Amino acid sequence: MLIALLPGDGIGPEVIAETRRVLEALSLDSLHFEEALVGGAAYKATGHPLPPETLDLARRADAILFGAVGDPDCDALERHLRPEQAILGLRKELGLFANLRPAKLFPELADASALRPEVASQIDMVIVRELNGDVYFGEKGMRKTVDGKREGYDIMSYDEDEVRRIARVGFETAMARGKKVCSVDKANVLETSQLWRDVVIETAQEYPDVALSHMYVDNAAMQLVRNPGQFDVIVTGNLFGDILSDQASMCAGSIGMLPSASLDSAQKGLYEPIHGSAPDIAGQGKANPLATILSASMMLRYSFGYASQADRIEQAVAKALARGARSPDLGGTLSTREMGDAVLAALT
Ligand SMILES: NC(=O)c1ccc[n+]([C@@H]2O[C@H](COP(=O)([O-])OP(=O)(O)OC[C@H]3O[C@@H](n4cnc5c(N)ncnc54)[C@H](O)[C@@H]3O)[C@@H](O)[C@H]2O)c1
Ligand SMILES: CC(C)[C@H](C(=O)O)[C@@H](O)C(=O)O
Ligand SMILES: [Mg+2]
Repeated sequence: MLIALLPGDGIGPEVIAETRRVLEALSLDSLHFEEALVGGAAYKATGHPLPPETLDLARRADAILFGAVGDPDCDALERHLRPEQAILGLRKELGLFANLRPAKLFPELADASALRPEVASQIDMVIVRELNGDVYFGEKGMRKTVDGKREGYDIMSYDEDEVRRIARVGFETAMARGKKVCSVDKANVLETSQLWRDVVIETAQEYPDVALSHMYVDNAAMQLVRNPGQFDVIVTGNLFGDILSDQASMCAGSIGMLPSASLDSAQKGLYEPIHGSAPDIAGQGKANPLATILSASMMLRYSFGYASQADRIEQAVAKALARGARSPDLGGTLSTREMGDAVLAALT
C-alpha cells in the first residue's frame, strides 16, 4: 500500500511527522511512504501549490495523508496560486466528494470542551460534508458594477446528482450507526438548498429504516451548542459543513482532535485533520497531533480494511489521554513530539 505523505505548511509537517512514527510503529510491511511538496511549501519551491509531481503521486497512491496548507506570506498571491488551491484541487481532481468528519468526545476530555461536561459528553456524530461543489467551485470573480463599484461574486449551485450521491453517503453512514440523518440547509432562503432538501427527501425513500429530519443552518449552529447529543449524522453542503465541523470540534474538546476522511466513489481517500496550518503556533512544538493520528486510523479502516490496526491507534490515543497526555490546546503542556511519544507508549 502506497501512502502519499503531503505535510504542507505551518504545523502540517509537525503533525505528519508524529503520525508517520505511529504508523511505522505498527510494523506493517505492506505500508510504504512517498512524500511530496504541497501548498505554500510547493509554491515557494516550484511556483505552484499543487505541482504535477504531487498530483501524480496522489493519483498513484492507495491513500493520501495530508497535513495542512496555508501560509500568510501567500495571502496576497492571485487566488489560483494560493496554498489552499492545493487541497481544493486534490479534492476536485481526485473526485473526493464525500467528507466524513466524526466528532466524538473522548470522556477524558469532558473538561476541555467549551460546553458543560454533561452536555459535551453526549457528542458522538459524523458530519458528512459534500466536498466537490457548492459556492466553493462555482463561477467566481471580481468585477466593476455599472456605476464603477468593485463587486466580488461566487455562484452557489448544486445539481441533483451531486446532492443524491452525498445524501446516499449520509444515509449509508447512518445505517451503520444510529439510523438518524439530519440534513442541514438554508431552504428558507436559497434555491440551491431547496433542491438539496427535495433530493434528500427523494433519496430517503431508499432508506426506510433511517429517520430523516431537516434543519436550517443557523438553527443547527445553535443546536450544536445547546444539545449536540441529538445528532447522529449531519449531511450538508460544502460551505455549511466547513463551518459546522470547526464548531463541533470545539464542542468535542479541541480543533486539534478532529480527523477526517475525504472519499471518492471507490473508497480511495485523502485523510487529514480538519484544522489548518495554524501559523500562530507553527514551529513551536505546540500543535496537537492527535487529529492527524486519528486521520491515519481512518485511513487504515476505510481505504485499507485494516480494522484491527485502526482500533489499535484509537485505543492508544484514548489510553494516552487517560494517562493525562495533554497538549496546550487541551489545557496541558506536552509538546507535539511528547504527544506522539505518549501515543507510541500506549500502543499495544
Ligand atoms: N485543510 C487545510 O489544509 C486547512 C484547513 C483550515 C484552514 N487552512 C488554512 O490554514 C491557515 C490558518 O487558518 P485558521 O487560522 O483560520 O485555522 P487553523 O485551523 O489553522 O487555526 C485556528 C486556531 O486553532 C489552532 N489550532 C489549529 N490546529 C491546531 C492543533 N492541531 N493543535 C493546537 N491548536 C490548533 C490555531 O493555533 C489557531 O489558533 C489559513 O491559511 C487557512 O486557509 C487549511
Ligand atoms: C483550507 C480550506 C480550503 C478548507 C475548506 O474550506 O474546505 C478548510 O477550511 C477545511 O476545512 O478543510
Ligand atoms: Mg475548514
